[in-house]
Amino acid sequence: MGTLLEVRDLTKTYAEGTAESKAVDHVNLEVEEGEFVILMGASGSGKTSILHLISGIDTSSGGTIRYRDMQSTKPIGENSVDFSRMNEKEKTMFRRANIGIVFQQQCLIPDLTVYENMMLPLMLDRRRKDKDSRRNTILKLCAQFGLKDHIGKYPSQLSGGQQQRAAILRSIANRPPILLCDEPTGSLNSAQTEIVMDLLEELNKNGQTIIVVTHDIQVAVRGKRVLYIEDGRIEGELKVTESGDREEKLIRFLQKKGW
Ligand SMILES: Nc1ncnc2c1ncn2[C@@H]1O[C@H](COP(=O)(O)OP(=O)(O)OP(=O)(O)O)[C@@H](O)[C@H]1O
Repeated sequence: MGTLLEVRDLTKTYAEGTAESKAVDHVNLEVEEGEFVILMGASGSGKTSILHLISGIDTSSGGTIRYRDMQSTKPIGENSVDFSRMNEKEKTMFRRANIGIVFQQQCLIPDLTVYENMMLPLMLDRRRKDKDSRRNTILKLCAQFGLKDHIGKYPSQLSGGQQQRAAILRSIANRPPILLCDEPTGSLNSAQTEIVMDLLEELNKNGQTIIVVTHDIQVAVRGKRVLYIEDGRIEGELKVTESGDREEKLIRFLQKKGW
């Protein structure tokens, strides 16, 4: 275990006429391997902007985003991977191999089965050339995480919760060290949300590092560390331990923040 992601002085500004607005304002953050981090905060506080920057989807206005060199066992440092030094192509290649991303609207391709959808990232991953190994990876993941009976189905034949589970498994099929989720349950009802969060919790117990942006207490309570974002800054942090009433602690924390 060690630091997987190190964010220093991260800033994102947008031009507003002649003025500038700061969506992300000098954010510092470290994420350890195996963590389950939640980003909460009011609408427009900067949660998605932070996630887009650390996924390399968007480009920062300042600061650094370093990932530990995944091929090396050395701790994060000068030889780590710094997004601000990469061009778009390098970022895409790095993201494809190392970062899983899940959005609110899961993006399964409707004309492909769950199996075929999950095959896509594996085919794009240059490290995985062996057909049998790709197939076995998908079968194993579906068996382990409750999608075995749905593997040959099309997305339209699945419930919203099952579709999102399939989208999550697709995102981690090539074993990215980190999984980033933006409102992964935003379009689901409470029962479906539980189904999706059960999967994320299980993946995290298996060592998957996860960061989730959410508005939902039902989601946030499953994380281990909640960061409260306000005006583009991290303005509070709560470590959620196994003991005691996690939901009550979280609600008290959020109330103090004016939630
Ligand atoms: N492409 C853009 N151009 C200009 N301003 C933007 C752009 N994207 C985001 N912003 C602004 O940056 C700020 C942060 O937006 P962001 O989407 O990160 O917030 P959020 O906390 O994720 O909100 P929500 O919970 O509503 O999704 C907001 O003021 C938003 O209007």
